[in-house]
Amino acid sequence: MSYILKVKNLCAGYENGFSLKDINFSMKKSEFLGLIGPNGSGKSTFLKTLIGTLKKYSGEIFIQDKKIESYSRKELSRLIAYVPQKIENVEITVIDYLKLGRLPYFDNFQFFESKKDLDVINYYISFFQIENLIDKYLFQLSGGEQQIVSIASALIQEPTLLLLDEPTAHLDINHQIQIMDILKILNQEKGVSIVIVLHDLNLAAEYCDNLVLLKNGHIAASGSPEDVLNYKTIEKVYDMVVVSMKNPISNKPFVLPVSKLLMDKYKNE
Ligand SMILES: Nc1ncnc2c1ncn2[C@@H]1O[C@H](COP(=O)(O)OP(=O)(O)OP(=O)(O)O)[C@@H](O)[C@H]1O
Repeated sequence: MSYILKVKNLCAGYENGFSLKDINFSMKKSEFLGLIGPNGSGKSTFLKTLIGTLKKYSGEIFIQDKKIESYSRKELSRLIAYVPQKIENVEITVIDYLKLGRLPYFDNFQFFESKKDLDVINYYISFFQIENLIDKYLFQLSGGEQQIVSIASALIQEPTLLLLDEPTAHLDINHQIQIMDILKILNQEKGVSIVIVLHDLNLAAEYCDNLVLLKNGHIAASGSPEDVLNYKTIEKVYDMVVVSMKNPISNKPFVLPVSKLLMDKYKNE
C-alpha cells in the first residue's frame, strides 16, 4: 500500500494548554481526507504540526514513507502546500502573492521566475478566472476572493499533498461547490492528495473519501463518510440532536441539525 501520510501516536499542542493526544491514522496517495470536529477540537493544531509551525511533543509523522524530519525545508515546501484560514500579509498585490508559490522551485541565486514558473502562475490565474484581481492588494479583496487567491497560490506550488483549513468558510454556496469541484478535479486528474478542514459536514460527506472526526484533541471516529456521519456519533461528539439521512442524488449521508428550542418544546408537550 502506498501512503502519502502516516501519523503514529502524535502528541502536539501549546505549552500548558491544549494538546492533541495519541493521533494515529494513515492516508493513501491521492486520497481526499476531511478533518472535522467541533470548534477547538484541534483541527488547525494538527495542520500546523504537519507544516512544522508547531513542534510535536512525541510520536511520528511520515510523508511518503519517510520521517518528516528527514526532509529539508525546501523539499517539504515542494511536497506540501498549506491554505490557512486567513492570509496574514495583506499588504501585497495578488500577483506578487501568487509568485511566492514558486519560491520552493527557485535555484540558489535565482531572482526571477523562469518560463515554467510564469506558465504555472498564468495557468492558475486563468483557471480561477482572477485576471481582474492580479494588480489589487490583498486587503482590497473580499474574504471569498482572498480565499480563492490563497488556494491558487497553494496550487501554483504544485504540491503532492495539499492542506486546507476551512477554504470554503467565506464562500457563498455556488463558490463553495465551485472550489470543492476544482479540488476534486485536481485530486482525481492530477492525483493531488488533500487534507481539508471543514465545518460543513454535508460538504465533507459529498467530497471526501474518508473523514477523521476530532474531539478534545482525540480521534473520536474515522472512516468513510457513511461510517462517521451516523447520528449517534455526531450527537455524542457535537452534543446536540441531528437527523442523518441520504442525499437522494449522490447517495451520500447528510446531517441536519435540530434546534435545541424545538427539542425542548417537544419534551414539554
Ligand atoms: N497559539 C495558541 N496558543 C495556545 N492555545 C492555542 C493556540 N491556538 C489554538 N489554541 C487552543 O488550542 C485548541 C485547539 O485549537 P484549534 O485551532 O486547533 O481548533 P480547531 O478544531 O481548528 O477549532 P475551530 O474549528 O474553532 O477553528 C483551542 O482550545 C485553542 O484555544
